[in-house]
Amino acid sequence: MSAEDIPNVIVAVRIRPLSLDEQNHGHRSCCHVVGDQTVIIEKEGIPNRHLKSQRGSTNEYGFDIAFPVEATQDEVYDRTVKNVIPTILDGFNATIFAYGATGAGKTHTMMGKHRDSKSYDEFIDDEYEDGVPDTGIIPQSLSDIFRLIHIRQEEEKAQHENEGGSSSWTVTVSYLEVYNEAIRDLLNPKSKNLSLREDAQKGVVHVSGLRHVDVASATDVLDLLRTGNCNRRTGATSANKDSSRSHAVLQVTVKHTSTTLLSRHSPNAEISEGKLSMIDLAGSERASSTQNSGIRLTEGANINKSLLALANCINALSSTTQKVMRRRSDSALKVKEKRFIPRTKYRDSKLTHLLKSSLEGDCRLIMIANISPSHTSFEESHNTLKYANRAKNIKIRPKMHVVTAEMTHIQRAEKLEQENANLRKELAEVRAKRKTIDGNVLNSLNLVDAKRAKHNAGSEPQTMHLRRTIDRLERENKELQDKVREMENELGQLRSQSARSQPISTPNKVSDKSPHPSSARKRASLVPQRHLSTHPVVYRTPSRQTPSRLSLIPRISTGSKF
Ligand SMILES: Nc1ncnc2c1ncn2[C@@H]1O[C@H](COP(=O)(O)OP(=O)(O)OP(=O)(O)O)[C@@H](O)[C@H]1O
Repeated sequence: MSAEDIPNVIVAVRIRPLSLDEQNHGHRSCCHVVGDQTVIIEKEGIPNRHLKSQRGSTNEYGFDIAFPVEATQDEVYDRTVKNVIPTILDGFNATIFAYGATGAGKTHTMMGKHRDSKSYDEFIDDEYEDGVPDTGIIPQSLSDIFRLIHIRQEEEKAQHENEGGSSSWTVTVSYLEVYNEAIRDLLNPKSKNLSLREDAQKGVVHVSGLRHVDVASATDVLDLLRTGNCNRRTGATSANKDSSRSHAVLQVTVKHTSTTLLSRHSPNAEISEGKLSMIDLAGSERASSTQNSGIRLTEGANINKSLLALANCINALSSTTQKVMRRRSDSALKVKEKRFIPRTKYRDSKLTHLLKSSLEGDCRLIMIANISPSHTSFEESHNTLKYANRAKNIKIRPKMHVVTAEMTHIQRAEKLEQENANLRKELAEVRAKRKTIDGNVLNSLNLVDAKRAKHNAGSEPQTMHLRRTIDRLERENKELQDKVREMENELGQLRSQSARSQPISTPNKVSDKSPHPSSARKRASLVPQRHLSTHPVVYRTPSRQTPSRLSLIPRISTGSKF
């Protein structure tokens, strides 16, 4: 799913099951889900009473998603938060908060059943022990963030090998609580009441002095969360024995720095920063129904105050979107008529001031409104539904937080140094590999030599046979040459005899001069036409058509070697 397909605001409602205790005390269920988007809440009237507040009623509300009592933790995570996680890695912000009355199931939805004492491994173990997945939104989101970072790292590694450049991911975590209108760092319990600072230019609110811890895995974050939860204010109230008395805000910031070498001289760095804020709100409560007193009553008043401020902000933000634009038909002028828009008063409480940048617009918003089905909690559940119904109107346009910066000279020098170091390392590795290959090649060559020697040894008899043939032919050649010389002598004698006795008449012109030195080579090829001692012998150069016998003798140089 691409970032554009993911809704900017998701308002979901989850109804928790009736607890055993509630069932034992005869509580009846007053709300249920129809389809997967509608919640129906019914109020039983008091018989024979005529006041409006005493009459029965049925109300129907529609939401983006409505989870019935049977919905599992996995289902809730998959349909609300799962698709938003990749957008955090792309540089978008998102805020998830669980809203609802005390004991409605907010902490269960955000953390799961094992909220404080368990490490991440124990979470996973328990999941399989019980056979029912019970991991809440926070652990599942963290696990997905690190899983996706790992996948992207692998993809980038392959890309950088081909195209150059580099990238890095850093994840930091902060965890705070807003208790009695004071901000406390849950990762640094010694910290005093921290103050909020607003950067008017960037439009962001940050907590000064808040600790941000670098983390490398989901386990790291959950271990921090466990430590933080031990410092969080919880207490037993008449509505919930393990009631969160503060709003807890866990923020996970994912920073991605990627350097691309667009050209050799202008490497660019792109930094994206996405933030996921996960908020487990303290539960609203009616003082009359909780019968709290003393410190619990003060806590409750502060919780209600901040939740009221949050309700007002949501009201104001949803009203802003109901701007009415009308055009008077009788006038050429366009007249805009606006409805009354309440001002968003973020500063009314620490909680809303802190959430300003999340609520104001450039951040996706997921609100999970938790309700109890018990008829005794009808008022709280109905208020929660009305609250969530209003939040549906909030319009948000999320913005990607990416900074593209041409690198400074120092950054470039550092970058190049780093790359050179990597290249040097690679070179050393290649050299080492080459050494091994050279060694192997040498071994192979020796092997080939050995094979050749073996092969030659096998062909020795053949060589010997050839040598013998050559010797024989050389001998024959020498004998023939001797014979030729002998015959030449004989010829010379015959010539001188015939010169003395009679003239010679021949059809061919025969030179009576001694042979020219250049014809000495031809001598060997002079063939006697006839060899009769009684008749004069005529010698002539053999014609091409009649090859001489001598020319058939193979000419083999004695110096030839095999
Ligand atoms: N969906 C659910 N399935 C099973 N049990 C649930 C579910 N939701 C809540 N519970 C149980 O109901 C009890 C109250 O839930 P939880 O503590 O999460 O409420 P809360 O809204 O966080 O309350 P508070 O605001 O007081 O902290 C817990 O024991 C919890 O395990």
